[in-house]
Amino acid sequence: MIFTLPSKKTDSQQVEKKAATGAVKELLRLSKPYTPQLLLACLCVFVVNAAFLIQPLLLQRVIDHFLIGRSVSHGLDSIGGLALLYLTVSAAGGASSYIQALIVGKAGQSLVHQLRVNVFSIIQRLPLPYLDRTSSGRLITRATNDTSEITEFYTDVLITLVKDIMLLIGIVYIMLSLSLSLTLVSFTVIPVIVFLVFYIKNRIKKNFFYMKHFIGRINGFIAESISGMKVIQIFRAEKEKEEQFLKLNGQYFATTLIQVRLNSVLKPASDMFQSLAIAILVWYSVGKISGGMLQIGVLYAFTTYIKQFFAPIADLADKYTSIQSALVSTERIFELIHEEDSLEDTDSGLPMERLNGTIEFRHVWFSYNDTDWVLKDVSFVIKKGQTAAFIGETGAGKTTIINLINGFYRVQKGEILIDGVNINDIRLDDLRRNVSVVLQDVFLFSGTIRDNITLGDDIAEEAVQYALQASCAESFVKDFPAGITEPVTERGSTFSAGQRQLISFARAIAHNPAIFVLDEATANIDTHTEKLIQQAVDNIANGRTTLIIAHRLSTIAGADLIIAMKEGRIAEKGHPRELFEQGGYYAKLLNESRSHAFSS
Ligand SMILES: Nc1ncnc2c1ncn2[C@@H]1O[C@H](COP(=O)(O)OP(=O)(O)OP(=O)(O)O)[C@@H](O)[C@H]1O
Repeated sequence: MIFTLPSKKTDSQQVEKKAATGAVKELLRLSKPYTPQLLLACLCVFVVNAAFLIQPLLLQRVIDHFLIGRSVSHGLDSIGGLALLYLTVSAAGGASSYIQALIVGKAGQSLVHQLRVNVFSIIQRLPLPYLDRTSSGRLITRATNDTSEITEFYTDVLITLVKDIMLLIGIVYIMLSLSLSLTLVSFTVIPVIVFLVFYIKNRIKKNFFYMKHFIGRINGFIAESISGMKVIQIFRAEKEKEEQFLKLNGQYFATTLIQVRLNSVLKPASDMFQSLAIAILVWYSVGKISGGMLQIGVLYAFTTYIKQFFAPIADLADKYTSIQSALVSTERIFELIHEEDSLEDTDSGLPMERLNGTIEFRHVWFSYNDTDWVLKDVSFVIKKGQTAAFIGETGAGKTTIINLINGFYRVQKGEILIDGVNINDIRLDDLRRNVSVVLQDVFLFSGTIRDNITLGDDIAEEAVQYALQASCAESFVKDFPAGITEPVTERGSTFSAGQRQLISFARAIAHNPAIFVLDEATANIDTHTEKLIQQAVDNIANGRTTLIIAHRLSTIAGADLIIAMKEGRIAEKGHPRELFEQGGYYAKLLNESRSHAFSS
């Protein structure tokens, strides 16, 4: 028996097909709650199409019976009656079209509104390991671009699809019932029109993707240049950046020119083939009309139907590519939604309203990528209310320890206990409420200073005021014209580094944590601010377990415990005095900083 391995292409085609089927199912599942609206919209579409198709038939009757046949009759089957019918049919078509657009637009927007909320809620609960390997740009695209593609699918594509297919079937049906031979003659050219329109529209859409790609890169380039403008100007890199921009803009320009060319050729080319079809039809019909085998009105109706054929074909070609985009977007969004299983579940676990704050690491081994150990057999105990300082070279694993205490990652070996309970068993919401971290890179949101302190939590005004006092931020906040309601711009760029840090201290104090963590900034801060920060740390540390990743040894003068890290292991730990007497890493660091202070 001979076994053959499936080719790579077949495999990937199967995967793609499976994904597309999955996406179609998801799209249909999403629209299920809106089934009544969609059915009503289909009914409206039916009326619109019927009105569209009946109109040439009414004119054909006027031409053949009343203008050429010179019949005289009264009632509905008369010129006046048919004119009235024409008007009524067109009014019914117009009204149905309005109702259909309203129903579909509303249902589509509601559906996508909900979808966008779901996507954002998922983004907020994505675990850090997922965020580590996913660019923020991709996630933004999920919440904005991809949801817009799906909106288009529901508000435009789906209904147009139903409408156009119904219309095309109707046109062919009426053509066949009017004259088989004329239908066959018309269909000598119509396939060429169909092919041409699909081909050009497909190229337009593909080129549109390139345009979107380049405009995205241009936006990214401008955004990066604006945030890095200081560096550009300091290093006089303006010329280099301008050249890079010119290149990008040139690529975008080339794609826009292709778009202009394709759009310009579409209408004249299809018009030409339409005219050709009509010319062939007229040429074929002349002999038949003079022989009495064909009525002029029928020829008129045929020429109208040939013209009507073009619009739905162009629409379908358009929508064909839109459907592909909607499927891709659905697939991407559902990939994210299916992350549900790995999303952070902040609600389950052992409820622990208020922690005491005793932290124990027992033989902890941790790796971000499951291969390179970042923490190796780390063990320590920090008792409730103690202040512990982590020191060590860059990359030694200090911040990683904090990431673990926050429950951002899970350890591979060993265990972390808080108040004697394994951290994995504690309700994540309770853990995070009890641990406040002031990061090295302070993040302020746009809003006011108060918004940045409370972060939307229900915190009493006295607690906010106390936080301002204890964080030593009160004096500079008072000096702002609007005080605590002073606006904060994006990332707090109008505040100094020290001010940003003190506001983030106030945020930590206002949330009254049992465990306070400070990843100390390395940037130089003037001695006055340094004193303020030192005072703020002392205020916060009072009665709380405090962990400080220290770069300035002055900050940790009063620590109860110092843990020195080296290449993921604990090099030494103990009381500062003990460690100084031992003459190890801490003592060396302290001596170096003292001699540096003397020499400068
Ligand atoms: N999210 C991450 N994914 C993969 N590796 C990471 C991640 N964060 C940190 N690392 C790696 O883990 C190691 C320890 O980093 P960590 O940030 O804990 O060091 P650190 O002691 O706090 O350094 P620094 O003093 O410079 O802040 C480094 O080798 C770093 O490259």
